Amino acid sequence: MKNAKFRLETCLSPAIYPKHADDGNIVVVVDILRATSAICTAFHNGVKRIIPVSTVEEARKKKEEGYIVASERDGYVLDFADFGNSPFNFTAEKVRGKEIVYSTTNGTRCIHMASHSKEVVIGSFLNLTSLSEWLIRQDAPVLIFCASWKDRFSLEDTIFAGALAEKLLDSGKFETICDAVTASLDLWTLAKPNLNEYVLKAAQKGRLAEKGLDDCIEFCHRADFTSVIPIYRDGELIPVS
Ligand SMILES: O=C(O)[C@H](CS(=O)(=O)O)OP(=O)(O)O
Repeated sequence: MKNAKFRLETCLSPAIYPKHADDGNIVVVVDILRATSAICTAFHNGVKRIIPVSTVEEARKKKEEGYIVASERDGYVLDFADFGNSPFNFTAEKVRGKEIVYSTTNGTRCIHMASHSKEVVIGSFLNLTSLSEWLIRQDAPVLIFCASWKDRFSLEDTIFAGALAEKLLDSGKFETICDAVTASLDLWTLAKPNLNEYVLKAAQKGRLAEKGLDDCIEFCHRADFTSVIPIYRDGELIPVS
């Protein structure tokens, strides 16, 4: 008998997440610029665990409790935080062996939104291949959840969704009847011959550049910088072992 295939969907904005939510999903949270790229970098550099919190108030309280806090809103580092959201902040010197509380404008709230799911994992170009191989081994439907920017469509997250969807569909283990997957694959096909040039079209590039925060854009689109797969368990991100 032919093996059953698993459902693959992409959610293009947190605003429509309830339409895709299913407790049986493995959800891949994607926020290429910059939260999920920063999380993957932190685990690559040996962070012990990351505690994502949704609100500024929660982050402030954790700082008062003595935690190291990485946090921003609209790209600006919060006044009580130790550092912000650039992947370049999460150096081995700063994070190895540490527990870090983390709160960002878009990415961290999506981790909480998806926490009812079978699993929540963190995706970025930085861990693309290892993440796809892990998802192929899991035997569960996958939802690629684009954190986007303030509920709007985001080019860079959708392009990544296409890159990941291509690998999952090529494995033969997944099938899709989701137009967001098809659209993401088409965008990825358009972008991949010159990804770094294509993503310069992204609105988030302009927003980060205005604040002098665009130095990490090329890095955030570097495929397979690491093999770490951060997974959300009991309120914390830890590496898949
Ligand atoms: O810090 C970031 O890159 C963004 C802030 S904003 O989108 O520019 O307002 O947060 P993220 O949660 O990483 O999308």
